[in-house]
Amino acid sequence: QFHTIKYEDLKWDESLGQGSFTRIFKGEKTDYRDGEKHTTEVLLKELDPDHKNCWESFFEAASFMSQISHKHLLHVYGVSVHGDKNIMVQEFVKHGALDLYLKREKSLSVSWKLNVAKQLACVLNFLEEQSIIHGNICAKNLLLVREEDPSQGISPFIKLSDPGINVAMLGKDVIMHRIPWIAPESLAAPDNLTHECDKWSFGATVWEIFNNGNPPLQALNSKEKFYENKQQLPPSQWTELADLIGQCMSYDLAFRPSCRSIIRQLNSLVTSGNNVIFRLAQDDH
Ligand SMILES: N#Cc1ccc(Nc2nc(N)cc(-n3ccc(CO)n3)n2)cc1
Repeated sequence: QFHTIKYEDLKWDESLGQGSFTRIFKGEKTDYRDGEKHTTEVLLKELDPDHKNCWESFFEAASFMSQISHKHLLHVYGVSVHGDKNIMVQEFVKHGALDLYLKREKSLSVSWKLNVAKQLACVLNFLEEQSIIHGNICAKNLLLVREEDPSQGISPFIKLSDPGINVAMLGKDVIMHRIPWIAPESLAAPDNLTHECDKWSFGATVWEIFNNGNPPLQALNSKEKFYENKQQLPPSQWTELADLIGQCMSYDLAFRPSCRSIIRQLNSLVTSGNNVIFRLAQDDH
């Protein structure tokens, strides 16, 4: 399954906030390898004691991350159990969750956004090839390992975090908060997720990335009707982008594109994006 880490080999530093049913802290883990003491900076994700009953699902998420490795998948070192504390020990990702980063950095370029969307499409394709369903794709579960540095030609690098507590374990109210990321068909049957669900969530996440982290659907009441009325998120002015998001977020599973098609369409957005900028630049002169 996964590596168990001794509680006494962990050290807690500052709190970094909380996810649903979890709290996250910066920390350190100590290993003793070939007679030497190594300390590694880690992210400690604690399951709230009052959600102890979700510990299997919590550790299932951890083992999900440990059983496969990919450059865009968060590395999980292991888990630690101490009394009523259940802790997942993750690699510490320097710039944290993407939803907060998007809100903070207001002037991210189109190429930055496309680059990040392509990385997510690649890891989605990998998971599909491994017949693994994530089930909770959203900007909050994307972590920014490296910021871009255009002067050095350095592009951003993201990793997909663990899916957290399985959506089937969550109450109706928590599931409602996952609208519009959760696929409509999963609302009715949260315990039978499919790869198509991840594609729907991918569409909602790309929408987030291009809307600077502004949460889609502010008011809760509109969330109720959103799926009943088969509504779509407000389309981007960039029609090719709006088309891709619309395909991923189609209510008919069969219409959702394959990962290969998603990657192909993103690649053509990159070129059409450049052409638009080139054309605009030409118009200026
Ligand atoms: N200020 C600040 C700051 C906060 C966090 C990190 N690092 C980090 N590393 C991880 N492995 C996971 C996370 N997460 C954050 C939300 C979630 C939800 O799942 N995870 N954050 C770095 C800087």
